[in-house]
Amino acid sequence: MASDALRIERQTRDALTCWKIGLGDAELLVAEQGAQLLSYGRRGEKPLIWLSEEAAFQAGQSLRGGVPLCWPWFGDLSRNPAAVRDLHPDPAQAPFHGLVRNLPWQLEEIRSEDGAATLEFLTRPAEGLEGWPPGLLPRLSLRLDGRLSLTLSSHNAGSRSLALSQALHSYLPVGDIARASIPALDGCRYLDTLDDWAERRQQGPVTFTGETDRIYLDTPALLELHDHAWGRRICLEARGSRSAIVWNPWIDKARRLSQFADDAWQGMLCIETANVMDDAVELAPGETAAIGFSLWSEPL
Ligand SMILES: O=P(O)(O)OC[C@H]1O[C@H](O)[C@H](O)[C@@H](O)[C@@H]1O
Repeated sequence: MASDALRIERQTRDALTCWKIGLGDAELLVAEQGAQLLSYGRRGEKPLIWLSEEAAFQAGQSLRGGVPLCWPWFGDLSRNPAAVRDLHPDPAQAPFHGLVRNLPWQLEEIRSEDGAATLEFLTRPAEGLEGWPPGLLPRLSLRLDGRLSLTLSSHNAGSRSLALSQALHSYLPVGDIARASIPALDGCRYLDTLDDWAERRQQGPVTFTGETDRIYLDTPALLELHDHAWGRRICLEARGSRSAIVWNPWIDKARRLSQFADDAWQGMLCIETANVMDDAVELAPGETAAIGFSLWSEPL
């Protein structure tokens, strides 16, 4: 029988410091860099988070897989709403997916209470980092109980109102992308970034037959990824989010991606819990906003 004792192990993987946390039959691995969750699963079951077999544990470089944090803007800043573009003096030159996914974060605390373990990570702007609004502070909380929950909160300790976009860029494993679907997005509006950002409406479940890179809007809180090959559903329940990105690079883009095997597109996809486009966050001085998700699986 699994023990409920918390297991904590600090590991050095090439250039990165990581923490392996176990509780009962659940185990996660998180890198201090980027506060990036790298793996999560339960003993004897398929993983619930995908990490590339080519992931590089290098300083200053986000690992391919896990849950990179896109903050305080998602994707190409010049494609963000005007209030978010204002964060950076030259949006066209701003780093893709924001500023924090390859910064050092500090593990501030590990708590264990009521059968749950919680890790809190903080980071601060590096000197000379353009685009970081004065006084805006992110915090990532990871909670392990029967499920895994991530919460990214942003506190505006500055004196000006500001807007930000963000995403918890979750890479999820599937047995076979051709037999995976997301039924709950049926009827949602989306922007097809591969077709000049045309706005469309989803008809039926999302399925995958080619490169997919879409921003879904007005999304329901609970998205289930149906994996017919492995006979399970991965449940992703969002908090503080009404938008989601669904991404699979397919064959050609897979060849161009860093830290990504040519055939890896067949066994993964991203469902990113987000605040993007008209779901971007506005924060008055003194306000805190939080986005998060809980993740678990059930038989299909
Ligand atoms: O290669 P990265 O910078 O990690 O981005 C990986 C992917 O992230 C998101 O899902 C975007 O919608 C994609 O357009 C992008 O290709």
